[in-house]
Amino acid sequence: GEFTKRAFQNGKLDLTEVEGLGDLIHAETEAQRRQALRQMSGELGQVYQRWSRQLMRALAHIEAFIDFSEDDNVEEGVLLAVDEVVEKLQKELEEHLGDNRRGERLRDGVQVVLTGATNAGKSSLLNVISQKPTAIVSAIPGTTRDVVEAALNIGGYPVILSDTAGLRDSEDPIEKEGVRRAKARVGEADVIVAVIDVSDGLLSREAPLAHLQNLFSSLQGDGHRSVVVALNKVDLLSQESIVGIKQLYQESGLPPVCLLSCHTGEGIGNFLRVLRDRLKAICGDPLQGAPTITQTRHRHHLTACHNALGRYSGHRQLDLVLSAEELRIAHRQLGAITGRVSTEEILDIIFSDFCIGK
Ligand SMILES: Nc1nc2c(ncn2[C@@H]2O[C@H](COP(=O)(O)OP(=O)(O)OP(=O)(O)O)[C@@H](O)[C@H]2O)c(=O)[nH]1
Ligand SMILES: [Mg+2]
Repeated sequence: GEFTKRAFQNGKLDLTEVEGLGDLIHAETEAQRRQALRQMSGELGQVYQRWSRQLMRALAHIEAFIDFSEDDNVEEGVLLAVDEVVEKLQKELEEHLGDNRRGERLRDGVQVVLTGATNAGKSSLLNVISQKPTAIVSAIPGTTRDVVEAALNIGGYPVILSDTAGLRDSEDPIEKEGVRRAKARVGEADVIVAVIDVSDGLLSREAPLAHLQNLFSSLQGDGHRSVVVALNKVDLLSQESIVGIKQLYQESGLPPVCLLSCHTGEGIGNFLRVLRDRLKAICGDPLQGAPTITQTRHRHHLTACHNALGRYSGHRQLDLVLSAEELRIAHRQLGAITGRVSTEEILDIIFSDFCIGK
């Protein structure tokens, strides 16, 4: 339409001119990303501190029971209270760990990978979205060999958008290596964008839908990944063919595809909105709900903490000393995140919560 003509001048597409897109996408600065993360890790720190305090108290109470229960200073009820605390903590940790790595993705950027046959327009799409000629575009198939990355913010979500070598069999050792890297990158993707030249790769096929069906099932693989299909170069199609493709598609029951053109900008806005919705589904709303884990190292210690709490419950009825040891391990794992706690602090709790030696 009119806005596309305005937005696409001198062979360069200006997305800020496309309605609503100015706010949707911009290059992400390191400072902006750090700011958002600081806020999130501040809230997280408070959660971990609270857990650490609860665990420390539970540990102190168990030790008090072991050491002083014979003198009748510490009663059985203390142990039941500890059990309750541990159980609640286990549940909270499970919820926290089951966040689908949302926080880590927010920290490192969601991996969005462009893939497809040579000449489909992957590099063109990267350039349009990142608003600069990041990747070399040419009519020669097999232009891209290395993975080319752009750090972007799409709808508020940090994204690492990667352009990759076009997939085809090649005897050229450099292109072969490029294809290997492309496949490896697709394997790590959170969102795969399959780029297809609609004027060639799709319409010339006898059964375009079967082709797309195969594509979806081969890319989706483990089911965790999100696939977006971009049918590029619609500018080369007649209005009639476009309507035909849309119709064919709607009746197919396949996930929606985006018809677009890197040359005219048509459909790019819609594509970015579809992408944003996928990012939302993956990351959640970072400003709502419980704060999420932002570091893989934290996840490691939290998992170890959770495992130790599980072993606590296992030992609890059989061997109190062993179960106390598991609490100590659990607490130490949290300490690796929040900072260590001294033995004195545990003794402080024992002597302040019980009438021992008074
Ligand atoms: N008409 C038209 N041509 C396009 C469009 N997008 C890309 N092209 C052209 O298609 C050719 C290939 O584009 P590239 O972006 O280099 O394709 P690629 O998928 O990165 O190709 P490889 O790196 O070889 O895998 C170039 O000549 C582009 O100008 C489009 O939307 N419409
Ligand atoms: Mg390319």
